[in-house]
Amino acid sequence: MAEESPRRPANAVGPLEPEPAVVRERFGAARDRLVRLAEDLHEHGERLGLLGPREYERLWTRHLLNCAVVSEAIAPDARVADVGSGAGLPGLVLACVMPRAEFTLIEPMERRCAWLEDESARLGLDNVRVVRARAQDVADEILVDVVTARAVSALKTLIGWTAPLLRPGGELVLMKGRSAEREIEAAAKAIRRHRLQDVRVRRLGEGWLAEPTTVVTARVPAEER
Ligand SMILES: C[S@@+](CC[C@H](N)C(=O)[O-])C[C@H]1O[C@@H](n2cnc3c(N)ncnc32)[C@H](O)[C@@H]1O
Repeated sequence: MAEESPRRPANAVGPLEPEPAVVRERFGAARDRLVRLAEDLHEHGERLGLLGPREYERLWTRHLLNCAVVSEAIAPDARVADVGSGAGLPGLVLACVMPRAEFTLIEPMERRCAWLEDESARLGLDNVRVVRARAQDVADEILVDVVTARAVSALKTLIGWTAPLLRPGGELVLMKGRSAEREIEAAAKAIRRHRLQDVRVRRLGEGWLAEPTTVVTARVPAEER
């Protein structure tokens, strides 16, 4: 009789994906921090409700590298706000690979803010501050060059939460999936209301990432609003 294959309980955390060689090749200077972040997410992420139990088996390819490549779309010394950082995606990852940039991680959930603060300290990052808030409530306090976000809301809503955080001439770099073009169409009203310019879809990491990262980028006008 064939042996029954062992079954994992539905919520068991899978093994951590081995580190791909490309981490050293592309992000060598940040490698130690990225490896520590991967290990810490694997250790604490499920308990803290940061990522689903099956995500660790693809943590590098689906999450960490997918976020790290967004650095290609941001000036190295930019002031960046990451809205809805959650596990630190992309905010903590970008802070690791862009040590000259300054990051404000905006996250309303207390437990996630505690994780972001603790993990920034463990990683020795001095370019991160964490703000516990909803993005739409801190537009008067935060003014940055670039706003990032991943898996937070549909573009038509997200624009209203993120564009007011930008200085004149600043840029949105919003991580989106295959729906990016459709989301832009659906966001026509918000794009007009915030006078966004150069709205476009970019694919980052083509040729070396198994699944390139799609971002929607757009600028607010350079003159005072
Ligand atoms: C699905 S999670 C994504 C987290 C992370 N960006 C990622 O890709 O794994 C969405 C996050 O957005 C946060 N969030 C929801 N509404 C928000 C708002 N109005 N302003 C800022 N963050 C918000 C949630 O608390 C949550 O941590």
